[in-house]
Amino acid sequence: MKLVLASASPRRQQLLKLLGLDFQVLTADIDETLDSAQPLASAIQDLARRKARAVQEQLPERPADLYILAADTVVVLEGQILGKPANAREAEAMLQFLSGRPHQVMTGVVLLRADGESCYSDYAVTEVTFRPLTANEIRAYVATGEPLDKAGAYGIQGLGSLLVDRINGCYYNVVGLPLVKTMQLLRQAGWRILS
Ligand SMILES: Cc1cn([C@H]2C[C@H](O)[C@@H](COP(=O)(O)OP(=O)(O)OP(=O)(O)O)O2)c(=O)[nH]c1=O
Repeated sequence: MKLVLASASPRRQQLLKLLGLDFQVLTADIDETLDSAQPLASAIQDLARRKARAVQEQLPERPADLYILAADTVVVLEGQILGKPANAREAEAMLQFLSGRPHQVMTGVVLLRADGESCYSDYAVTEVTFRPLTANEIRAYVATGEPLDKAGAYGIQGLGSLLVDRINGCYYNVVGLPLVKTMQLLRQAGWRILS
């Protein structure tokens, strides 16, 4: 069994390493627009599937023992979906919006067999509550640059940890790859992990 991680996210690479598996990393540029006609849980799995398919198309060979793993993470508050901020101003607005109340972080994960014969997918939801943030804290955090490539404009694994009052659910999901869900997909495909 061989595995390809279809992701440019260094966080996803680090998290997948925690499972102790060998894998290669490949990336493909795709339009990351979510399909707003679908419920969000389906739309993020759909986008993860498109990431996996874009990498599948680049493969010179597509053997049945090769699988492609892809994921997509979004932050949701009051029905608003927060992806990655376009600039510092948008990052500040997102953090102001998230300040002092609970929001959801959702990740869709997909495991596609390279020959296209099977595709397993799932999603995870974690509730994260920020403490009330001051305008100064928000400005100073955005000035570090950390928020700019992250959904919801924060990284819980970095300085963003200082914004968080509590979390309920999978921590790794917030960082971009829910590890138990990922293990379950890999097991469905035949990987032996902790078994
Ligand atoms: C909320 C949160 C998000 N993030 C990151 C995880 C994802 O990398 C990113 C959300 O964007 P994604 O579009 O899910 O992923 P990506 O574009 O970084 O990588 P790729 O599509 O190539 O796999 O936000 C954190 O690192 N920490 C956090 O606390």
